[in-house]
This record gives sequence, structure tokens and C-alpha cells, in this order.
Amino acid sequence: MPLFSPHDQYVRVKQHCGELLSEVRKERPLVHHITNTVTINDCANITLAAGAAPVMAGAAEEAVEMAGIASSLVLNIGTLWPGQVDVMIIAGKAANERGIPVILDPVGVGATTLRTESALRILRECNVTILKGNEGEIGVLAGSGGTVRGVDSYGCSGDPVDVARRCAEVTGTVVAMTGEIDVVTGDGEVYLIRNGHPMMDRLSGTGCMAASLVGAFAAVASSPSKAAVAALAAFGRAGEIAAPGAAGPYSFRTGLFDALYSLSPEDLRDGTQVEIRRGI
Ligand SMILES: Nc1ncnc2c1ncn2[C@@H]1O[C@H](COP(=O)(O)OP(=O)(O)O)[C@@H](O)[C@H]1O
Ligand SMILES: Cc1ncsc1CCOP(=O)(O)O
Ligand SMILES: [Mg+2]
Repeated sequence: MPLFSPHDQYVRVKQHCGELLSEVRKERPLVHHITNTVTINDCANITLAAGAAPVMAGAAEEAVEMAGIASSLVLNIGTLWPGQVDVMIIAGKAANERGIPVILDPVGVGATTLRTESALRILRECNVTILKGNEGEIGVLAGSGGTVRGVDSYGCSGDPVDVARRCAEVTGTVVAMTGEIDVVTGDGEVYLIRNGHPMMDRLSGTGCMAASLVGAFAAVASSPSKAAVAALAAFGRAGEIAAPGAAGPYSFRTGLFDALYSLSPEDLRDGTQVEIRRGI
């Protein structure tokens, strides 16, 4: 006999999403980013809008010290420069030693050899807690095939849920795969999150911001997968609230920050659209 019925479990996950949002605002965790130069400001502001505190620190000389005071670390390979992966690995190892979660956003993996080798090296040399990518990126890292052009996903080969499961198996991480439906899996169940809006795909940086939010929620959560579910549901919910009032991508961007800032734990609890399936 399972301890909880599927319906009980569904209600508990939704409740937990709301609780984690409250916890982020109460704890205001410091999220250390080593990230790209395109979306760095949006990542800082979305972290603030959620109630957490961002710091962007990319120098080798301060990587260990910053990881020493942060509550989570977000590594994003969007605009790599020579030596940046070395810094990411120094920070990642320091984060691992302290036991704080490490989130990897393998932006554009599969598009070039440098990106693929860099993502694989980080996964090999650091203990990545949550791997957050779009369908193409996760398909590439699962080894089952994904198409990435520049930083854009052209999808993965096969059933996205199977691909996410396989990626979690191969990498030993919790996988948070974004898209029209987000899939989170790796330490138990598989979660499908149906929040969000197509406008989120029309704005550069929504994938990076999703990783920042996963970092903020993982910093205060005991379960990495539940943190990723709550973060993606919160971001998706903010997108749903912002889209009807937007004239286009740029007013949507403003609305997205405002909606996340104003999102109540009760709205997140009630508005989270999650399906739970048996995991690996
Ligand atoms: N068509 C869509 N419908 C709903 N939400 C979407 C859609 N496309 C993207 N999103 C949301 O936008 C965010 C970024 O996802 P995605 O576009 O897959 O990332 P990336 O920018 O890395 O390609 C995620 O929170 C995802 O849920
Ligand atoms: C356009 C671009 N080029 C390098 S990083 C970047 C931003 C990617 O943002 P996202 O994948 O979050 O949409
Ligand atoms: Mg994008």
C-alpha cells in the first residue's frame, strides 16, 4: 500500500511549491552565478524578484571565497571565454565541499565542440546537483540525440520524458528539462509542469532565468527535484500572469519580473499545474 494516494501526493507537491516560495523570501539565499554576458542582468533581477539575492562573480581569485558564503551556485556556459570553465570548476568544487547545490545550465551544448566539451568536463569534475536545459541540450547530454542551433532547441529524439530520465541516469544529476511542458526527474518521481506561456520562448534569457530560479529554490530546499519543480512552476505562473497584458516580448519581460515579484505562495500553490509519474 503506498503511504500517500496519487491525489494526496499531488496536493502535497502543490503545497510544497507555495511553501518553498515563502522560504526563499524568508531566507533570501545568496545565489552565486558564473554566467553569460547576454542575460546576466536579467538573471540578477529575476533572482531578486523571487526574493533571493544574486551575485555575479567570475574571477578565479574570488571563486572559492564567494562559493564559501553563497547558498547555491549557478554555472551557465552561454558565452564562454578562455579559462572560464576552469573558474567554474574551482567554484563548483568549493560548492561541493560546502554541500551547497550546484546548478549547471549547458547553454548551446551540442552546437559547438567547445560547449560540449565544457559541459562534459564540468559534469565530470564537479558534483552537479541539477542540470537545467532545454529539450535539445538535454537530448545531447543524454546521448540520445538533440538538436541545438546556437542557443535554441530544435527538440530531442524520442519521448521527452524518456530523454530526461536517460539524461538523469547518464549524468547522475536531477534533470530539469524546459519547454512547453517542463520535465523534472532524477531523485524519485518524474514531474511534468504545465505552467508557462509561449511568449517565454520569444524572449532571450528565459532559460537562463529559469536556472537562476532553480538555484534560488534549491538553496532553501531539501529535495533538488522538488526545488526545480517549484522554481519552474513559479516562473511559468509568472509568465501566465504577465502574458495577457503584454504588447510584445519587451513589455512581457517587464510584466514577467513584476508578476514573479507579486506572486503569492497561495497563487503558486493553487496555480501549479503538475503531473507526477513514477520515476527511475
Ligand atoms: N511554449 C511554451 N509554453 C510555455 N512555457 C514555455 C514555452 N516555451 C518556453 N517556456 C518556458 O520558458 C522557460 C525557458 O524555457 P526554454 O525556452 O525551453 O529555455 P531556453 O531559453 O534555454 O531554450 C521555461 O520556464 C519554460 O517552461
Ligand atoms: C543569445 C545567447 N547567446 C549566448 S548566451 C545567450 C542567451 C541565451 O538565453 P536563453 O537560452 O536563456 O534564452
Ligand atoms: Mg531561450
